[in-house]
Amino acid sequence: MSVLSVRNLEAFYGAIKALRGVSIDVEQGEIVAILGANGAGKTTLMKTIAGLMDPGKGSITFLGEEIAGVDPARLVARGISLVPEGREVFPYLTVEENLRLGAFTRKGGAQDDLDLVYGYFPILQERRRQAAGFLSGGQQQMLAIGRGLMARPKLMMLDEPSLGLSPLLTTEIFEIIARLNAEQGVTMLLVEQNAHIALETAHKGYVLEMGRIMMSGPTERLKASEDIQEFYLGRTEATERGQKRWKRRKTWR
Ligand SMILES: Nc1ncnc2c1ncn2[C@@H]1O[C@H](COP(=O)(O)OP(=O)(O)OP(=O)(O)O)[C@@H](O)[C@H]1O
Repeated sequence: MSVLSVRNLEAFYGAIKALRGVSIDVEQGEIVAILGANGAGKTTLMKTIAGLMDPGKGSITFLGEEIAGVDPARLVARGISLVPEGREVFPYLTVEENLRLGAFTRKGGAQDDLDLVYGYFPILQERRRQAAGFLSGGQQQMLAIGRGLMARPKLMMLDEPSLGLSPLLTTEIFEIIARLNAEQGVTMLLVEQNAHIALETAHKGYVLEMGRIMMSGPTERLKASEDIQEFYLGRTEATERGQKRWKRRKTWR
């Protein structure tokens, strides 16, 4: 059974159709990456799955149950954790208070989870009594991921974990994402503009363009694709011919 199965999902901002029939599947234990340029609809997809936006049409099945339209707090309790773009930690609360908030849906057990988070992010333990607003960008990203983990998610969704981070920190964050997946078995759906690192880390990927999935498959296959190399990995010059080909193709294999 898929952890997450999205079928023909549409989402609107007023009259603007931001998702135009998106279908994706996330299996147990997978890291799945959604790639796409600015404005492709990546954040909209995450928000709609997390219950923060109403789906116009289509279905979202989580562990076999329909969740389209379910309240976001209920979805957290059922095992969906969203680490939002821009991190959104509570700046006046301490690091540890931010982490404990991540466990708000559960009674007890939070200390074990804190120990787990501190094991992956020792810097958060060092700074646990400091206000989160004083952390660097990378540390805030770690805190946001740690807070998401505190809910013991069955599916963790990460929106642009590399946003605003240096290449070195981005590598560090993605290494931890891969370890959490391998060691804790956390299933992950991540949105990322940095196609290099997303394709290195994920098992499977989807390319979203203008609200539609244009290409999908195992990351090994995506990396080998000429179009992905040309338009997302920047390995060759985007020739005029290439651009025309991109526009002409509606669906790819
Ligand atoms: N609040 C909003 N009101 C109106 N249109 C919006 C709003 N938010 C997003 N859009 C539009 O919806 C489309 C998808 O936006 P979305 O933020 O999901 O893209 P994205 O792929 O996440 O891009 P980015 O990488 O810039 O975050 C875009 O055309 C965008 O202009």
